[in-house]
Amino acid sequence: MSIQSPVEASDASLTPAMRQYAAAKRLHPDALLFFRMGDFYELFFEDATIASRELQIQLTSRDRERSVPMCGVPYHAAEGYLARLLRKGYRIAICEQMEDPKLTKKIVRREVTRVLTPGTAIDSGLSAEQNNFLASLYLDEGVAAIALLDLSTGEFRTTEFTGAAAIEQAVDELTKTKPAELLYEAAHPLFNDAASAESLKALAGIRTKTAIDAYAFTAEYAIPLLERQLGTHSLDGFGLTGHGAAAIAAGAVLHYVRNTQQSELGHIDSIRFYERSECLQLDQVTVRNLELVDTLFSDGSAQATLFHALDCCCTPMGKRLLRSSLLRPLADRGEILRRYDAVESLCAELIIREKLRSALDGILDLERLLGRISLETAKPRDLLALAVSLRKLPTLRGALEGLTADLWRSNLDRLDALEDVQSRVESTIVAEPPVTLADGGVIQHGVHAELDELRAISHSGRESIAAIEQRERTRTGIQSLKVRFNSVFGYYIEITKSQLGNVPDDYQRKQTLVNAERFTTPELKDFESRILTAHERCIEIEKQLAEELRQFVLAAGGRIRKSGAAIAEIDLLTNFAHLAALRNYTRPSIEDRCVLEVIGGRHPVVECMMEDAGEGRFVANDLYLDASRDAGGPAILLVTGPNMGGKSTYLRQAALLVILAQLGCFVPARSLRFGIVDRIYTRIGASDNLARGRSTFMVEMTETATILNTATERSLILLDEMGRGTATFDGLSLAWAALEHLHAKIGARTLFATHYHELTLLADQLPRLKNVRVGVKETPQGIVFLHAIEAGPASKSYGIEVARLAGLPASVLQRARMVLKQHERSERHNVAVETEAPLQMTMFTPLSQTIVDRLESTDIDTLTPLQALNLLEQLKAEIRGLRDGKGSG
Ligand SMILES: Nc1ncnc2c1ncn2[C@@H]1O[C@H](COP(=O)(O)OP(=O)(O)OP(=O)(O)O)[C@@H](O)[C@H]1O
Repeated sequence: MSIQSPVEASDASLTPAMRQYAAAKRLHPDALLFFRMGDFYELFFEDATIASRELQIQLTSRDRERSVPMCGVPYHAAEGYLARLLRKGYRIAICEQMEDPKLTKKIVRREVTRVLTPGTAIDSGLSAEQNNFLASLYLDEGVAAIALLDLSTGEFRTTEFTGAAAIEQAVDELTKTKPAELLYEAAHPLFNDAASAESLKALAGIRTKTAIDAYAFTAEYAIPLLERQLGTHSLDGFGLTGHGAAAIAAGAVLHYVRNTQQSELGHIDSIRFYERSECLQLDQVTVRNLELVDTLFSDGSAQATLFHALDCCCTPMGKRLLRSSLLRPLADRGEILRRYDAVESLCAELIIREKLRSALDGILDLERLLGRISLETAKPRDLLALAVSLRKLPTLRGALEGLTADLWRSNLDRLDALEDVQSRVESTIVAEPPVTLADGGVIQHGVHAELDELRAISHSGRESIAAIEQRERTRTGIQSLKVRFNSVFGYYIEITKSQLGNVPDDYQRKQTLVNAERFTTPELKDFESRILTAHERCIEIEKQLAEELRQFVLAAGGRIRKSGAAIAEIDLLTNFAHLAALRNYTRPSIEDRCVLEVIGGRHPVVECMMEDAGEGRFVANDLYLDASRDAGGPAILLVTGPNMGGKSTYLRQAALLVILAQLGCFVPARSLRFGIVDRIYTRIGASDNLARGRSTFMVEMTETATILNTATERSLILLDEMGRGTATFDGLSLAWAALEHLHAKIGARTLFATHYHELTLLADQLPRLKNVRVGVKETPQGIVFLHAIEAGPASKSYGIEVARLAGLPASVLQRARMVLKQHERSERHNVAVETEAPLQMTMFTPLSQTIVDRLESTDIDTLTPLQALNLLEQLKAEIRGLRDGKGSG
């Protein structure tokens, strides 16, 4: 028999509960419906199949005959299950019982009270290190705006982009931030436009995308909504003057949150408009390539990220700030210097540093606790956790008082110890509260007189029972008489069958069992109603007191958030000082010139990993680049050397050192001198982008195009093995031309690693390009990688040697050596022939092979004399072209 979903079935054929289910499901067809039935949330039909698969819970059936698939989770344990479904990208509608089943004779009323979506998750299972952003993308002619809200912490920001690349930049910013959910207006022409389709493709990486109504993305609707939420008449105070698109994007986010949460959003009382140029710009490709927060390969361990190497933060707020700062390092010299001053002063103060770290340790996530309290999902234990964390703030303030640097002072000013909130919570809630308010016993004795009295009645009830039991035994002479309670029959007197003859007349029969009878008396009934009423009233008063406490805490929400932000920054700076002291990091110095000078630099992640694995010491290296217009120093370093020699490590290390320095952190180097970098570009290896429908080479060229078109002299560019994704000579030519362009037109600090040794000849022509190589030592046992950077080009590539180390079969290696010798011989021959020719000829000499190929493929027997002459003419023209340096290949 086919199972008809209640949504399609006629209402008449359904049970009343299923009718309610169908009505709720109709309103939320795209969500898994968690339907509250007593102590369980039940799921039915398709929802049940999905939930049982995703949560690995038993699938049963509600109605054997119609076999309606069903599964359920206990309501008190639902949070974990909900969180798992949200992480998998599902939307969930929670349908609650709106009445107490005990108080109604009819079926209880049920309503969907909350819709949970990946972007609006606030559960305690969220990663403490990471924001959970709900994002929106608003497009209009020539402008693209995005807004990001972390509902769990209240962090809310927005930005907009204009110009031809607006959509691309907005998409890049979005993908970099990795929102849990993206809101957009599906019907908007720009979302369906062929021209923008390519730019929007990258959004494929965001798993949950939700289309919302067009009106939510209009200025008339979204802006007043935002103003109301923020409690202002104008958005100017939030930096939104003249940024209407950003305000609309933010309003649309609010619209969605209000519709799904149906609770106050008191903790969202501020928004920040930011510009990308405020910080060191790192596009999504660079964030990925440099493994700042995620590893490049899905099987890679998290230890390989810069975040992991740097994170010794003590609080979740500090960890989140570190992580988000890594994606947006500073670009303002003054701000960076203030951080250096703070780090330096604490670095020298071991005792204060340890005091700070121990005060920070154990401070829970104030931002998220506040979020839960505001959204009414906080449990009594959350409130207590807040208070316990606040208890540490006076110590934290005390430790800060010994520090004089600017940032420490300003954070001390921002850090409200919130003693009033802490003492009110601690004097209201018991030390070990039960899980929910409904269990009772959450509020302390002495808070509310009536509550204390009622509790005394409940308590004395137990003593009264014993007294009644004793008195009735004496009165009736039945020694086995018992006074008992159960939830169905309430209080009763139980008398065994053998003693029934002695039951007094005023006993009223209640229930008959096999061996006994149960009775009640007017006195017992009265007693029962007093006790039960007292209990219910207790819960009612406790709920009211808890709500008052909640309102009190929310009224201090702004102060709590401010303290939370101060704690995050204190934790971040303390972490930097800790790293500096622990790992011997040094204070960089900032210059106006576009210089990057590293002496004795180490790779912060590789160094840590080598230490952890006990794999010896990282070899420190120097680097010198000066891209200032008047500089004689090199702007471009061309790095050659064998595979495994350490070229990529050297390149990445340069970028990571700059990122650390612009975070305000000290760096793993004997010294670092640098001019502020506006943007880091990377073109590293082959990023697998087949999912986005582009070949490896296409991706490489697109990324290179972005660099060549948008880099400035203040940028830092890393190009690792550019051109290797295509035929050797195409790749070589492209790399050659790109280097010339970088040298002549951009002049940015550039590191270019390559296996094309031909490129090293460029150093003779381009005065600001310098060759360096990674050193190797040849020993009778094979090559040894020195990992040290030396001046000059590499003379050999050692590819076959590295292949030997990798364990290629000996026969293959032997054959490869023979082939290599032949090639080298013919190369030498060519070079000998061409020694008098211009430089380019040496590079393109092997292109003469194309002429040989054409001759070989020509069938002379079928050629007419005229065709033969034409062929000769074409070949000569080709050779002339090569000599003029244009090249045909
Ligand atoms: N300075 C260093 N000190 C110690 N070990 C290093 C150093 N630089 C690199 N290594 C180690 O050498 C290995 C190879 O480094 P890397 O990947 O940078 O080489 P590569 O020259 O880019 O190789 P390929 O050309 O094959 O990509 C890495 O495992 C790294 O840990």
